[in-house]
Amino acid sequence: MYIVFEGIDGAGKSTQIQLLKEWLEDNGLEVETMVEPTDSEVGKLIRKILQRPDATTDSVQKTLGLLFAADRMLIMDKLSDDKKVIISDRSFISSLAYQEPADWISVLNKYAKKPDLLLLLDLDVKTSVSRTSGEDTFENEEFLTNVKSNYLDLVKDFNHEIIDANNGINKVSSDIKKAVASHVGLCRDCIL
Ligand SMILES: Nc1ncnc2c1ncn2[C@@H]1O[C@H](COP(=O)(O)OP(=O)(O)O)[C@@H](O)[C@H]1O
Ligand SMILES: Cc1cn([C@H]2C[C@H](O)[C@@H](COP(=O)(O)OP(=O)(O)O)O2)c(=O)[nH]c1=O
Repeated sequence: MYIVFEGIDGAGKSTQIQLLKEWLEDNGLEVETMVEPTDSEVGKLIRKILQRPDATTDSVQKTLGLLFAADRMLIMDKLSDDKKVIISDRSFISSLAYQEPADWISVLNKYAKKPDLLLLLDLDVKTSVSRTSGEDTFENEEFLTNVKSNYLDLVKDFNHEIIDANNGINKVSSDIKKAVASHVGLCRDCIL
């Protein structure tokens, strides 16, 4: 089972992945978490480039598209372990939402693994910007407004749930558990 969390920067993905992992493990499931970009050499290079002031320009976006796809290839095998619940903080769907042009990004990610369940944490852009450090060039209102709108279009192509990430941590967590329960054989109506 491959569950992917997506959402704009600061939407609460890492916070919620930790809470979901604990809940699934308390219910006897084996869980592994992944993060994209990874901590590989490619991932480290990506994190440096994300801080460049020209990160949103056409040529750097195309370069990032290539690097994100390469970084992702390094973890492909791990995503296909059917005995575990694999929860990933981002996926190729981030590339589709953040990078351009769409046709180029789709080709680069032709062989990327599709999620069994996609959870989009949908957060207000102003809240997102207030939660982030601003270190990365993507962390600005104009860019993230476009990314948020891309996400709302993209999710339609996947088995997905949109979670209102503007709520408090506990409410978001219980909405996520309700979305996940039936996929992993747990009782949805038992969640408070
Ligand atoms: N529902 C929430 N309400 C208020 N603050 C939150 C909520 N979820 C996360 N946060 C805070 O927002 C920041 C970004 O959360 P994080 O989980 O790192 O997001 P992401 O992984 O999507 O970037 C952290 O300081 C976290 O404690
Ligand atoms: C995986 C991926 C991430 N990104 C962006 C999204 C984030 O701005 C950044 C990852 O930085 P990160 O600090 O992990 O942000 P967050 O905590 O919000 O996930 O990289 C892409 O542009 N394309 C991609 O394919």
